[in-house]
Amino acid sequence: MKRIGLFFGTFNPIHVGHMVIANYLVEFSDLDEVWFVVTPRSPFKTKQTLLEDHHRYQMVYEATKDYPKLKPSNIEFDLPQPNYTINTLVYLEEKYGEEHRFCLIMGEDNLKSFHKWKNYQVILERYDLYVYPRISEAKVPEQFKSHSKINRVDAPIMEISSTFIRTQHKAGKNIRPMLPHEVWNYLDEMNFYRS
Ligand SMILES: Nc1ncnc2c1ncn2[C@@H]1O[C@H](COP(=O)(O)OP(=O)(O)OP(=O)(O)O)[C@@H](O)[C@H]1O
Ligand SMILES: O=C(O)c1ccc[n+]([C@@H]2O[C@H](COP(=O)([O-])O)[C@@H](O)[C@H]2O)c1
Repeated sequence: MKRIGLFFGTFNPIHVGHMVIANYLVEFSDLDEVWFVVTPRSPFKTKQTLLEDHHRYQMVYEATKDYPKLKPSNIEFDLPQPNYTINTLVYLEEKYGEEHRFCLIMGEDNLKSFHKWKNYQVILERYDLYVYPRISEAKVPEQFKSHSKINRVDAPIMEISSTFIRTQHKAGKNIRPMLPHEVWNYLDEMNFYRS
């Protein structure tokens, strides 16, 4: 049975911050693979302008194609929106429950609002969380500080965001080092985030 870490995000676009975390986890934890689950619509990001799902997926595919332990997933594309993680976990369990064991990968910033996620107690009962450090001011709620299902991983911190990349690209700045080169090529060829 493989142990799979699920890394959920909008990936608009995927950047080296995401890649460093995912690669760190497959190399330095007990995870066999990390799946980047491309979310059509995140519950807390309803107003964001997003590239079409298949373009965001394609960029994740391009970024991961030379990393056998990192995989793109479009499992949420046909699920109801906004995409609540608990629903996706139930679906993944039905589909792969016999061959894989899943856990969640989350930045400390997300842990701080995790108590607002749909059925977060059920998620914690059933799944391990791998939490990596982020720089943010909000406090981790007391209930998550020494929880048996929450494992802290000492991954490197690289504070860049897709929002920063989109905004600065539009402003004409060079953001190429923040993207895997295949992602830059795709984004440049398709003229994304220019207007
Ligand atoms: N530089 C980074 N290092 C580690 N984790 C990150 C980084 N940037 C984003 N994440 C986390 O990766 C997950 C997926 O990222 P997502 O694409 O949704 O966010 P983002 O890069 O912050 O995008 P946006 O700026 O568009 O909101 C989220 O849980 C987010 O907190
Ligand atoms: O299930 C929920 O209630 C829920 C609430 C907020 C976020 N999520 C998931 O967490 C992922 C990262 O969230 P965000 O908003 O930081 O991009 C997002 O892609 C969703 O899959 C899930």
